[in-house]
Amino acid sequence: MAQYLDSAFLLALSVVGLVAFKWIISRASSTHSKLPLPPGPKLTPIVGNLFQFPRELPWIKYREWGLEYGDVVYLRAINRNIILINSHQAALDLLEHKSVIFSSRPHITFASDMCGFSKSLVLTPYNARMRASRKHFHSLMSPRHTPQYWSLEESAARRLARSLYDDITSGDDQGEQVFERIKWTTASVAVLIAYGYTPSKEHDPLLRMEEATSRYFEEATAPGGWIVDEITVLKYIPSWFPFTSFQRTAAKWRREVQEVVDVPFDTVRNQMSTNSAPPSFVRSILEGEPSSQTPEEIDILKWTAGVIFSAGTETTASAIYSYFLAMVLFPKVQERAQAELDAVISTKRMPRLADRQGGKLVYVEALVKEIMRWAPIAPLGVVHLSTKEYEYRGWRIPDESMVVVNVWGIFRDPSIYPLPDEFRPERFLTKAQGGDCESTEDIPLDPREVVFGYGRRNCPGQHLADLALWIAVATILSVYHISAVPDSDKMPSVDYTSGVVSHPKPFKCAVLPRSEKAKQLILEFDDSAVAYMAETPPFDVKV
Ligand code: HEM
Repeated sequence: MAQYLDSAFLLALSVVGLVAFKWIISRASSTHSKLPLPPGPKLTPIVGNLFQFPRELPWIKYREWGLEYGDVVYLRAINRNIILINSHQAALDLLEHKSVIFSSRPHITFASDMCGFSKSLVLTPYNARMRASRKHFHSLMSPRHTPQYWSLEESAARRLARSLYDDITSGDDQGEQVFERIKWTTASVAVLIAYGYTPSKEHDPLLRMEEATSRYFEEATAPGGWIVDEITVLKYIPSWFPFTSFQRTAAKWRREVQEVVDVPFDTVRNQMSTNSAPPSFVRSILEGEPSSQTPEEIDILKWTAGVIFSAGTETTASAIYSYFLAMVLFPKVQERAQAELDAVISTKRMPRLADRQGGKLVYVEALVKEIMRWAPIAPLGVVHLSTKEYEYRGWRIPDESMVVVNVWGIFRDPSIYPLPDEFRPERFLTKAQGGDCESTEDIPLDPREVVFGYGRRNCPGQHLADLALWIAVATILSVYHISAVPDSDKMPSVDYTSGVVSHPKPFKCAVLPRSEKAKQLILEFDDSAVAYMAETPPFDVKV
């Protein structure tokens, strides 16, 4: 026991010593210019602002700092420089117009080196691997290509409508399963697109593995979650040493993550060798590439396909779940959107993505924008890293600064979005369209220009995400009435989780078919009719 305590004490002492040493060395070796840093809260010696970062809903505090110090705030956590941005203009100036400097990602020792997530595009630094991976995305997910996902997304939305109905008939009258059903829908779309794989409804083995590894990613990248991220030498301590369970965790996660990347990819390759591979992202890319790909090229493609699930599932699901919450809280919005759909499409059929092309569903369009604004899925985006010192408005932005955009804060700016806490699609419509703005020039910034990030690292799945959200919203609107649970004395509150991807905490709601006809439409969905990606985009598509 005494020996054990000695080891623990020695480890703790080394940690403190190393933090202080790192801080002194970084101060002594800095060669920066004389310009001042941007303003920010007072720094404590050595730790900087480390203990001022809130764990829960940090974007609220970040907005307060923005109001107090300005839209560009300097913070420090030990020897890490952090630039906090609270305006769209500053985000554009740095991340978009100076993207050559601001497009890398921070290196997170535990997640990147130990768990192997550095191969995932989200964490890849700005390098050739990142460019190759984004090129794959671009070749299949740019606006020109997304129509090939229309039929797949339409069936996914109808399948969601059907599964909600099955839940209601089996006794779920408080919407207990809604979020699970939405997550299953976006997860099944991700593996269908990536690998042409159709998951089974309950406990699908691939979906379970994918979900587990996405959870690992979230935990591995949680700020302040792993001491080894501050004291990188700890990664060399052998796993039998006391307090090094993180070594065993990392080894387990690394193994499972590699498996989830390898297995479905190898399956597609095997299917291709017997001409039995359904259309998929992996198949399309492999068909378009020379057969003599290098192991590195294969590895990039594998991880690119893998990131479709980890980056695309929870995000889209969270946006759809926010829509359910908004409909409970703002019933007039639902009424108006349904009236528009009924008038433009009729109640005789479900909406299709082609209906969006006519430009007549202006209120539904505004509703989708308002969902993105009111409850941004990634309230702080994904952190960028600068790779060179830069002068901005007379301040010094140090090399290797972590740059965080407070997306939530931008959306709560009343000078852009009056009464920002209100859920009000009318803010995106002109008076002639029954909205708030005098003319189209007065329509505020489209939230999609903010919510999907900036510059060379902006979300490569954004066009797919946008159409997935639109068709899910339009489909559910057309056949369901969502409301508070009858006789409940309490409305759900606007209560969100605090992770990189933020979603509403589970709430109760009543989801009921709007009419007998709506019920028929829901029941018409045939679960055995799997819609893969279309081999060729539909005709007459305007992009
Ligand atoms: C509503 C849903 C979604 C939202 C709000 C969202 C938002 C974001 C944001 C904020 C970023 C970081 C951008 C930056 O660093 O400036 C990002 C990156 C990324 N997103 Fe999305 N996303 C969504 C859906 C998707 C989907 C469906 C996919 C895949 C099909 C996807 C794939 C990715 C990937 C791979 C990255 C990393 C890009 C890089 O680091 O270069 N996302 N997303």
